[in-house]
Amino acid sequence: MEAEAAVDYLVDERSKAQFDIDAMKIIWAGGKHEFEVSDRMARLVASDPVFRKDNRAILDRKELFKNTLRKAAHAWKRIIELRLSEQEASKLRFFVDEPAYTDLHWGMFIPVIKGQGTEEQRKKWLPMAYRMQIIGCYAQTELGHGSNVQGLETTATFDPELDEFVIHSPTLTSSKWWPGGLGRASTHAVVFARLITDGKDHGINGFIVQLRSLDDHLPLPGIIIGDIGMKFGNGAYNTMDNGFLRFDHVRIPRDQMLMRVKQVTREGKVVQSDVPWQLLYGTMVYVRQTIVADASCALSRAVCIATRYSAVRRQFGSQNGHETQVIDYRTQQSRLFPLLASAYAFRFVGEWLKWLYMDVTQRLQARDFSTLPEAHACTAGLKSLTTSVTADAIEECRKLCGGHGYLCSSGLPELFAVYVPACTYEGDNIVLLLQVARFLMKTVSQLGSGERPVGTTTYLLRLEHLLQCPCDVQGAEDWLKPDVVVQLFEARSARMTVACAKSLSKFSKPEDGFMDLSADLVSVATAHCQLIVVSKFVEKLQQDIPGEGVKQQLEALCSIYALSLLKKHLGDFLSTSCITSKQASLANDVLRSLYSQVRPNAIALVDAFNYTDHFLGSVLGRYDGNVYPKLYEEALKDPLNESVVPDGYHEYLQPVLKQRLRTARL
Ligand SMILES: CC/C=C\C/C=C\C/C=C\C/C=C\CC/C=C/C(=O)SCCNC(=O)CCNC(=O)[C@H](O)C(C)(C)COP(=O)(O)OP(=O)(O)OC[C@H]1O[C@@H](n2cnc3c(N)ncnc32)[C@H](O)[C@@H]1OP(=O)(O)O
Ligand SMILES: Cc1cc2nc3c(=O)[nH]c(=O)nc-3n(C[C@H](O)[C@H](O)[C@H](O)COP(=O)(O)OP(=O)(O)OC[C@H]3O[C@@H](n4cnc5c(N)ncnc54)[C@H](O)[C@@H]3O)c2cc1C
Repeated sequence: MEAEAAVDYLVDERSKAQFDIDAMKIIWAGGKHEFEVSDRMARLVASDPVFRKDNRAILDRKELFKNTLRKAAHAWKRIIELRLSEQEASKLRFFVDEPAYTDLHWGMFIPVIKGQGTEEQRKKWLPMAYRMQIIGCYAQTELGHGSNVQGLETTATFDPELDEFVIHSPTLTSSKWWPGGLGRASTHAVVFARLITDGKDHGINGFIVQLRSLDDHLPLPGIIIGDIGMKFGNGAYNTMDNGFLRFDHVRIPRDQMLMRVKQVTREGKVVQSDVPWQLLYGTMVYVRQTIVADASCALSRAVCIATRYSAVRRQFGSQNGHETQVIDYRTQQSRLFPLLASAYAFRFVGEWLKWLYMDVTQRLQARDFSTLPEAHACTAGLKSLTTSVTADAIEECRKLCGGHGYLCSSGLPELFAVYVPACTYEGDNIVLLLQVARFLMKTVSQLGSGERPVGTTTYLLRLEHLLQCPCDVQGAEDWLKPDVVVQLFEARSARMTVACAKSLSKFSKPEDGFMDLSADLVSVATAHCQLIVVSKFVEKLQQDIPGEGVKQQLEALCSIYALSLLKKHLGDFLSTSCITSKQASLANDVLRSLYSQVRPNAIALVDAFNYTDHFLGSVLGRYDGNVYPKLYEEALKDPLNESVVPDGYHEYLQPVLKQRLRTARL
């Protein structure tokens, strides 16, 4: 093919933007400093050939994994050489964009020791972990139990004679199964097991266990360990060594039990400290919070690809002598722009959740445990909502890109395959929504006893009003009023919550009610979580938003987010009599006009994510929009195109063809 001059096919689109894109980049990044770090790390990774990733779909499992080890080692070398801060290092790993054992080492092993270890344990283990002299993972899930943490079967039995715990896998189903980094890389794990002293079962606790020799990486005696096998999609999450692990009476010193929540004395006495036992689940709360922030990254990445491609792609019709850009079809806009709005919405709710997590952590340190249930409900619910929407949205973006979206070079199939397990790990999304519903039912049931709801459930204080207030929309423009929209989402959530609570009260045993009504409870929890996202978007807009036109764009996106939810869940809003069908129809008209408002800004709104072409990893989402020649180039790189006549022709094609010739001659 002839080399083409570099042309930016999206220049026209960019010239239409009606806002200060540099200011929007800073809002998206969460501040000037965050933007600068993120931008610098993204470029550092993009310019380093070791971090190339365009060949992942065609590498076999062993090559793929070895390549991941190589990248992780190189990333670590760069982190040391450049003396990167923790924030910079974490951004660098993010832009390397390849699931690896390091995610679990930094994302779970270190946090679980920080959160559940004593001061002494932190002093002993964290320096080694920070220097990567040991590599750790988080070994909780077993073959037989994941969601039901209290059902785990691995045992840690105290032997007072030797002052040791004996870690054992008594059944096949007690085998640890899934932990990332366990299969091949980890030298250590925090293993969750049943604490048993003097024949008594004291429930689940974490234990630091060495798995492999620090000299030759061989499993230590009594440890049976391996990888659980290929997972969904080529490349994708197969760079991760999710593992299995069995223990045959493995002994560890007593001081390797993480003892912040429970302690075992030299005599074998179990002492419960005065912190709530639920802190044993604290690492999951932490990771769920990071997963919400990550959802906006995965979603914005898919949306960036689909938006740029939709502006480049033309089909049918006529627009100034050209066919129509597919982004100008109303159907394309009504599928794409709510996803663009969701990316921004999840960004802001992720920022808020990070604040909430820091707040609860500080309170816990000051022995104030009052906000822990709220933190659990918010992290569980928002993790569930944002990952489910993002996984579906990545698939929708693939469809928005037509046939080419199905090519690996679009970046979308791999993004989907890597992302979709987020709906399961760190808590199955349905199981987590049921936790939110349980929290809501408890909150409502306590209203009568004078308990005042706090934080995200404060709106339930206005229950009487919310149960009967009419929606304040007379004309289309009323749908653009944030207080009208927030009150509507509050009313819907409150009415669904109360209806469910009433149905539950008819059961003599609450657990029977929870079983029978679980599908409705999930809808209640979803409504509550959507209210949180809408309110946090509205609150963000009440802050000072610098930059010409930036606030207006965000206001349009906020309205699109809320009104497209209203459209999707119209059944909820109508059946609870929160709105009339006339008001619903006005909301639909407003949505159409908002799409027109966003249309000229769409490319700039995705440029504001500031993704490099390396990170996007998509021919369709290229910054310059030069899609077709690059698609062609990518196709030529496929191993099938290495020879003109395919391998296997002589054995399998030629005989068939020859036979057909003979048959034709007959
Ligand atoms: C490629 C990846 C890219 C990026 C990711 C980015 C960053 C993330 C970094 C790393 C992640 C990378 C890869 C993912 C690795 C995945 C790891 C894992 O999956 S680890 C395993 C996670 N497992 C789970 O999440 C299990 C889910 N189950 C549970 O959490 C609990 O068992 C469940 C809450 C469902 C039920 O618990 P149960 O023991 O039955 O208790 P019960 O329901 O009776 O509740 C008792 C009481 O406690 C309250 N509660 C429950 N959980 C918590 C909590 N976490 N905190 C506080 N309180 C809690 C519950 O509400 C109840 O309260 P009340 O009695 O009602 O007051
Ligand atoms: C890619 C990946 C990485 C992982 N990494 C780790 C790791 O590093 N460390 C680790 O310890 N674990 C890890 N896990 C395990 C993960 O945390 C569990 O798979 C997850 O918590 C779900 O548990 P489960 O597999 O037991 O699902 P199950 O609970 O068996 O779910 C099966 C079905 O049952 C439904 N269900 C279950 N309970 C209920 C209920 N009470 N009410 C209604 N429906 C219910 C669920 O909704 C689901 O549809 C990983 C998993 C994946 C996929």
